[in-house]
Amino acid sequence: MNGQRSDTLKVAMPKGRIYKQASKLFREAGLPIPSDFDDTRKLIIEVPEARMEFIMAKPVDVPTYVEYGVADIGIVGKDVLMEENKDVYELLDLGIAKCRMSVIGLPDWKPAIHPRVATKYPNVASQYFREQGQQVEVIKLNGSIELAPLIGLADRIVDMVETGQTLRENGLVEMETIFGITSRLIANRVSYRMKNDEIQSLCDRLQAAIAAKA
Ligand SMILES: Nc1ncnc2c1ncn2[C@@H]1O[C@H](COP(=O)(O)OP(=O)(O)OP(=O)(O)O)[C@@H](O)[C@H]1O
Ligand SMILES: O=P(O)(O)OC[C@H]1O[C@H](OP(=O)(O)OP(=O)(O)O)[C@H](O)[C@@H]1O
Repeated sequence: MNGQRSDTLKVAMPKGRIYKQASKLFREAGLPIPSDFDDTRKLIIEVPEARMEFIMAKPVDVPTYVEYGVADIGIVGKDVLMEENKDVYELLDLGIAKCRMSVIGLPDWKPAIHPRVATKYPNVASQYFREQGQQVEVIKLNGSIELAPLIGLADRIVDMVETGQTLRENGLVEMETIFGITSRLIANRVSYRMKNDEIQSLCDRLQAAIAAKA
């Protein structure tokens, strides 16, 4: 098709905030990923020196590309893995793009009769409140989740916190941490068998780079 070697690994890479950290980690692992790709708008990037092809995906779509096998492996936040629940192998915690999933509200929050929770992560939120024995209506939003309690759409939100700046600037407080988040290396089940040498060698190199930073 495009004259690629069969041992080329197709990697679903999240565009945006994870990419720079992921490509830096790959370089630390000794893979020659040129830094001029850091700001590119190209969607398919061939890196023949590393025997890889990067598929630049929207972060939430990475597990879908990997599950369907159009990418052999991918890099994705634990938040997306928990929400999407796709049939993929989770191989390695890369330790990058660290943040946490939390329940957030206004400081004077009181239990509502019909509680509403806004989030980008409806499955994660529903499961969490079910486990807590709390009945809530979950409202799916796609961004700027912190707006919801400020304008009365929901009394709490489930969202990510990294530095806490968004919460501070909007007068919100973190009420509970649900789980910690880092980016993970995932693999397609068939690719993991068919390209085991290449994938295992990449895991070993990445693991060594992660250990060297610890
Ligand atoms: N504030 C943050 N700090 C650290 N990591 C974060 C933060 N927000 C998100 N992440 C991690 O980065 C991943 C991608 O987040 P990003 O905001 O770039 O995705 P997105 O909103 O889907 O992208 P897009 O801008 O294409 O809509 C998340 O799935 C999460 O794992
Ligand atoms: O604790 P902080 O360092 O402030 O980071 C947390 C913010 O980062 C993410 O938002 P993002 O930038 O992805 O914007 P979005 O919510 O509009 O998607 C997340 O949804 C929080 O709003």
